[in-house]
Amino acid sequence: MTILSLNNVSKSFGALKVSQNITFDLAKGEALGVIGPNGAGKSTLFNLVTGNLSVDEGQISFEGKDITKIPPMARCIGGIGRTFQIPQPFEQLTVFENLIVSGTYGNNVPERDVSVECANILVETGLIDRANDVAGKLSLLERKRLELARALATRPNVLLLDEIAGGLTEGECHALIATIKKIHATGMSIIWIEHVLHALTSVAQRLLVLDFGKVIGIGDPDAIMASKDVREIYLGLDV
Ligand SMILES: Nc1ncnc2c1ncn2[C@@H]1O[C@H](COP(=O)(O)OP(=O)(O)OP(=O)(O)O)[C@@H](O)[C@H]1O
Repeated sequence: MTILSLNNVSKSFGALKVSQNITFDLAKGEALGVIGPNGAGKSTLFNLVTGNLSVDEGQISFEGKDITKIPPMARCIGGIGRTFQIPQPFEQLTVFENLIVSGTYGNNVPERDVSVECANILVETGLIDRANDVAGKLSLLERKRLELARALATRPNVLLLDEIAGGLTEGECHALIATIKKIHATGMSIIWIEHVLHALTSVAQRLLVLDFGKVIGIGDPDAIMASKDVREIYLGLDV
């Protein structure tokens, strides 16, 4: 069953075509990895799905409904959760307070109804020991975990992860992968943009490759990584 569907989605900034006729389906419970060179349009793709950018042409459907014209807040409340490439917590609030904000505004429910769930998410994401520390004091790994926790607190049905493993040490990366695997195992549908390929391929069931705003490949990760186009364009290898 399809949870998210993009049909010929295009976006330009002036003369720059950042998304060109992007078409793909995400199955419910699937983990789809997105790769491509810097500037290929990966984060733009997320911004189009979340509504932070409007599409020029094409349609986006979520859980069978056309959401192309729906504003970002409604998409978030409706079940599209995301993390940002550069974590954007409320630095002066505690970790727990950050989650309460996401849980309350991301679901449009009162604070009293989200606190237990937020505490559970802090356990799930390995942050419960930091619950009462201000976000501004967190390490990079903890900031990434908080970014993930904040997205989960909005009760997503599809989770968009934007380079969540970027900048982490090898050990930190493995710890984060374990958390993401657990979240995926609950049945969560995931699209994950990542340059750290071993992290991505340890979770993703399919890979989508973007280059100059176009989908140049989608499918089995091993087949995608072995393909001539990907080796030439993404990895820069002479094949
Ligand atoms: N709001 C904007 N206005 C104008 N150009 C933009 C805007 N947002 C992105 N771009 C341009 O669109 C192109 C795609 O950007 P995008 O951030 O989607 O790439 P990306 O694949 O996520 O790159 P990276 O891997 O470096 O994060 C880039 O050339 C970028 O400079």
